[in-house]
Amino acid sequence: MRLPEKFLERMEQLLGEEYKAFIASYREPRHYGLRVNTLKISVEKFKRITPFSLEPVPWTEDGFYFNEEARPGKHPYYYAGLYYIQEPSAMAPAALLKVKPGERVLDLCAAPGGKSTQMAAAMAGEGLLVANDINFQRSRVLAKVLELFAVKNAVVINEQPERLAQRLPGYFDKVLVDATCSGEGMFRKDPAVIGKWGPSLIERCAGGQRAVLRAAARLLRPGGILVYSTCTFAPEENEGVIEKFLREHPEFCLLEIPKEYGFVSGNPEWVNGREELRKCVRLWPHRVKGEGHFIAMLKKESGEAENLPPSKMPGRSLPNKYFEMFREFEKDNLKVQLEGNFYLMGNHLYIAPQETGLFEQFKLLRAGWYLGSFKKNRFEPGQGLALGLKKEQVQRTLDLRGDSEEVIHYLKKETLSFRGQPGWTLVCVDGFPLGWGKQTGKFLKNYYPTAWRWVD
Ligand SMILES: C[S@@+](CC[C@H](N)C(=O)[O-])C[C@H]1O[C@@H](n2cnc3c(N)ncnc32)[C@H](O)[C@@H]1O
Repeated sequence: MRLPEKFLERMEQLLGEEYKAFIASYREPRHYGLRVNTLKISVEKFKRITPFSLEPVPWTEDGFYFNEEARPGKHPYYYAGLYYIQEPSAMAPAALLKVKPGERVLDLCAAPGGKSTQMAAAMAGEGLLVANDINFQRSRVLAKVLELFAVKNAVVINEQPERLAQRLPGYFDKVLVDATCSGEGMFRKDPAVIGKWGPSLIERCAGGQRAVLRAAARLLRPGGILVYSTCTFAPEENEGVIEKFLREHPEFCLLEIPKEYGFVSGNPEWVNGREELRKCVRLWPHRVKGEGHFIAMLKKESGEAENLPPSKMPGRSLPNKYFEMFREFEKDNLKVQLEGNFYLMGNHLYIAPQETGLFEQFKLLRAGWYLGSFKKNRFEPGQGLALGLKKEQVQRTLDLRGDSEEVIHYLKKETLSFRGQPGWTLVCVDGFPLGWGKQTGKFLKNYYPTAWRWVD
């Protein structure tokens, strides 16, 4: 890997004596991480059933290092949403934000969803998670990831932060801004980033980061907490952005992030900034087992509080005819009756968070738990329903072993020969749902989504 000369010069100037160790870290093997989805399985149980050899990531209880050869992205458990593959230092920002069940949480730059899934797991289905991204295609990936993770209390939107801030001032208890950056900490993970790097990119990114933070500041309630993170080393995008933010927003103060696990303090000298910037942290690749991050944690001490009408479920709730069709499907196929706010978007059915009505004014992609769609006069279950159910809640199931060939055939969307009772069948791996099949005669027709299927 050839790093840009200008980048090396800048880093040498910033790091002085530490530069040698920093550069040497690029010659070491990369660190790979996964985070257990505690919405589906406890960390303890995962440790018992995992085929991978794992070592804990110190800064988050659900995070683990794995060896490159393990390839957890090519295991059926990945398709069951039992874990998310995430660069280990990227697990730190959401861990520090410490979201709790019942809170209103906004992930403003959320795609593809690493930190959203981490926060959703911490919320354990209670409260509201708003996952937003400005890029439409990336927002769709975000929606898929949240579905795979069985997150039922999130709305996914594709909006400009400024518009959100105008409409929902003071609404959120916690906001995460994991901004687009020049990606200096991504050089090893994604060498394509190297070609795009340059001082003008750093400047452009810093401008974008400042704008997103301005909106985030308005969206947060007084007393609320904001975490800002990047995966770059450039001080202009880190201490520099926070210094300017604090100058423009005297209602905010920095909170001290403990300097543990090898995290070190931010550097005010690099931007002629205030001493307080030492409360931020830097994760350097030569000091922690990770590619590198910058994190600032801010508290809003005063400001405008939310003054919105109480959220209520909106007009797109379910007409009787559709409700009956769904109940009929449920009676024939499930062992439970699902309750909640049934919500129709086009012909797609959800159980949506109570607050969904507030988000209809934005580009809303997903609202809570996706159950399926109405086709002519019947209900067809969706992938979201499969992944959000438990095996015991479904009348007909086919449980395949994680090490079997059949499970791979299913994930490749092949028809399986299997003789079961006719009807919708939940296909599982070692008890964890993967998707739907439909039994007809000797065969199980495969309803695994084409776009999700296993490709060799
Ligand atoms: C570093 S990535 C986020 C990674 C994500 N937090 C995760 O953990 O998977 C930054 C994201 O910010 C989005 N973005 C860039 N500018 C934005 C803006 N003004 N408002 C909202 N999202 C933005 C990009 O499309 C990109 O998906």
